This record gives sequence, C-alpha cells and structure tokens, in this order.
Amino acid sequence: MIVSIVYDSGYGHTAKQAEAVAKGARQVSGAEVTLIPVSEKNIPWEALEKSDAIIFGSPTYNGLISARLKQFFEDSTRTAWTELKWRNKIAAGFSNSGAQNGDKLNSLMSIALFAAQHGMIWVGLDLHPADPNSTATTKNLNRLGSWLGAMAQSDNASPEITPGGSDLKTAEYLGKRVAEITSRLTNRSEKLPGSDSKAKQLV
Ligand SMILES: Cc1cc2nc3c(=O)[nH]c(=O)nc-3n(C[C@H](O)[C@H](O)[C@H](O)COP(=O)(O)O)c2cc1C
Repeated sequence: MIVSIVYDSGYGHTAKQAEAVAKGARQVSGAEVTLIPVSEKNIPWEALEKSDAIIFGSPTYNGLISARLKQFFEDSTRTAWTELKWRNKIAAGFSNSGAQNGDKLNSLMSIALFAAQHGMIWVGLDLHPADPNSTATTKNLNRLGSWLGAMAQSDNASPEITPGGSDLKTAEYLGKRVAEITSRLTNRSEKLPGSDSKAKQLV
C-alpha cells in the first residue's frame, strides 16, 4: 500500500505537520510512505498515479491554500484529472496557520473539493473536539476541533517550537487513520474500480 503526502511549506511549520502525518501512516503494517514537497521542481506524477492514498497539506496563507499547492492542483488537471488517474484513491488533508482559527477550514475545504473533483474518497477525522487551551500535551487530540482534516497552529514561533505536541499528534492520528482505511480497502479481494476500469465508461 502506497501513501503519498503532497504538501507545501514556506517556512517549515507545515513540513513538521507533514512529517507527523507520515509518522502516523508508517505505523500501519505494509505502508510505504513518501513525502512530496511541491516546491520540488519535478513532481513524481507516476508515483502519485501508483499511490493508493494521497494526503494533501498546506499552510493557510490569506485564508487560502498556498499559491504553490494551487499550482500543483492546476498542473494535476493535465497530468491526472483528464484521465481520472486518481479516481477512487483515498484522500485527506491538513493545514497549519499562525492563528488558532486563521481560516484554516477554507484551506481544508478547497483541498477536499479538489479531491472530489478527482473522484477520490475523502477521509476526515473521527475525533471529538478537545480542550482548545492545550497546546503542549499529547492527550488532547484535535484541540482545534476540525472534522474535515488535521489542523495545527504555529503562532509566530519558529518551526523548532511550533506546531506543538497536540497538533502533531492529531496529524499523526490522521496519517494512521488514512493508512488503516487504505489498507482495509486495498486488501479486499473485490477492488474498487480504478481509472482504467470499464465501469467508468458506464457512469
Ligand atoms: C502570506 C501569508 C499569509 C498568511 N495568512 C494567514 C492567515 O490567513 N491566517 C493565519 O492564521 N496565518 C496566516 N499566516 C501565517 C502562516 O500560516 C504561518 O506562519 C504558518 O506557520 C506558515 O507555515 P509554513 O511555515 O509551513 O509556511 C500567513 C503567512 C503568510 C506568509
């Protein structure tokens, strides 16, 4: 089972969140996990096509995903969307921003909508919101209270300090959850139709 994590990070905070997502996914037996920063010139489109799950992450800039992740989204139209190459892959998302809220939901909504346009299957969080005042403990998963994906807060601190323990644990939880669900789907004898399936032509 291949899990790819496509993310942007201008200053290193969202990269830290992406590492935590990867850490969680790697806890699931059989998961091959790759981190793909969109700042890299050569996006491995073929590796993405082979992935069973793709998790997208972005800092929230101006209440939106970053321009670099948006560029990746636009580039995927030609490389993946026209032939629906990511159809029925598992998708999930995460976002980090300075403020506790910071309009991160808008970024997650954009990512989820993008995944829907690719015919992907969205996996959110199944965690009740926890104590919003807890930034440091690992007990309080999902302290920022998001169902759509993992959120993290970085304040104005350096990436050595933020995002903090609870937010990183929430990211780790999301990665593990995505890999577990993907594993269950990929290990079934009856597979979901992929982009090369004739079933697509019947729709
Ligand atoms: C151009 C720009 C716009 C930003 N807009 C927001 C915003 O809308 N909401 C927010 O909470 N933080 C905002 N921030 C703060 C970043 O989200 C925060 O510094 C984050 O940790 C950056 O992540 P990165 O280090 O992965 O790039 C903005 C930062 C920049 C540079």
